[in-house]
Amino acid sequence: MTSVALTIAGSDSGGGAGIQADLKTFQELGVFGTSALTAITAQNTLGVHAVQPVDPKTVAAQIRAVLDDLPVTAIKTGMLFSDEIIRIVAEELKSFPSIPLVIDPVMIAKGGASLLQNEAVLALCKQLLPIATLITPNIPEAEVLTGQSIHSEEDMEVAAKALLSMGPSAILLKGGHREDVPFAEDLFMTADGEHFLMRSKRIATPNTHGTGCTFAAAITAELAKGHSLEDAVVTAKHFIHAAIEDGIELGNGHGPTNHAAYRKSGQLKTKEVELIERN
Ligand SMILES: Nc1ncnc2c1ncn2[C@@H]1O[C@H](COP(=O)(O)OP(=O)(O)O)[C@@H](O)[C@H]1O
Ligand SMILES: Cc1ncc(COP(=O)(O)O)c(N)n1
Repeated sequence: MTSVALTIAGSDSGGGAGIQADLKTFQELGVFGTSALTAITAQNTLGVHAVQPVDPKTVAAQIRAVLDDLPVTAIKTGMLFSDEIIRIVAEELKSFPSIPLVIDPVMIAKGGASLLQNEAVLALCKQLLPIATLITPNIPEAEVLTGQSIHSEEDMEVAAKALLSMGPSAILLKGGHREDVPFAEDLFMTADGEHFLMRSKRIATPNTHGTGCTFAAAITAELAKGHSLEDAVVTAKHFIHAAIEDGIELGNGHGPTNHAAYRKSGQLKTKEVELIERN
C-alpha cells in the first residue's frame, strides 16, 4: 500500500527548503506527499525577500481536507510563522493523536530572516511540543526554547532534557551549527531515557539551504512507512549526509542539497555516519 505523509510548512520559492524540500524528500523515499501551506516566502539562495502568511482558517481547511480523506501515517510541521497559525494547527492535530507528529521548530532562515514571530514561541511550547512524537530543533532554536546557551555535548544533553520536560516523546537536537567541531553530531533522546549520538564528518560546503527541513521530512517519510522512530532518525541522517555531500551548485548564496543523492547511491548506509550509544 502507498504510504502517505503530510507536511504543514511554508513555501520556499527557491525550492531548497520548506514545503518544496519536504515533498521532494517524501518522493525520494517512496512516500506520497501531501501538504498544507502556512506561508508563502519569496526566497532564493541569498535570502528571504517577503513573507505572506496564509489565513489560519485556510491552513486548517487544508489539514482537514487531507486528513479527512487520505490515509496519512505521519505528519511534519515546518515554518508556522504566527501564534494564530500554531494554535489552529494544534487544534486540528489534536483530533489525530495516533498519527506520529514531527515538529521542526523553524525560527530563522540561513540568511537571518525570521520565519517565526517572537510572540509565537510561547504557543509553540505550550500547544505543539506536548503533542509531538519528535521535535528536531537546531542549536539556536534549542537555545531560544530553553533559554540556555549550548556550546558542548554536555550542554546539548542538558538542553535535550529541558526540552523533553516540555512534553514531546523524543528530541533530536541537531548539531550542524557547532562549527567549532570537525563533525556534524546530533543527539537523539527519548522521554524513556534512551539516547544516542549520530556523528558524521562535517562537509565543507556553503550549500546547506534546507538541511533541517530535508532531515525532518526524511524522518517523517520513514515513520509514514511504519519504521520505528530510532530507525527513522538513523536513515534520515544517512539521507541528509548524502544530500549535503552531493550538494548542488545553484544560485549565489547557500545552495540547496541534493535530495536525489541517497536514492542514487542505492540507499547506501555510508560508514561516515557513526552511532555512539550513551547511558
Ligand atoms: N556541513 C555539514 N556537514 C555534514 N552534516 C551537516 C552539515 N551541516 C549540517 N549538517 C547536518 O544536517 C542536519 C541539519 O542540521 P542543522 O544545520 O543543525 O539544522 P538546520 O538546517 O535546521 O539549521 C543535521 O543532521 C546536521 O548534523
Ligand atoms: C519556507 C521555509 N521553511 C523553512 C526554512 C528553513 O530552512 P533551513 O533548513 O535552511 O534552516 C526556510 N528557509 N524556508
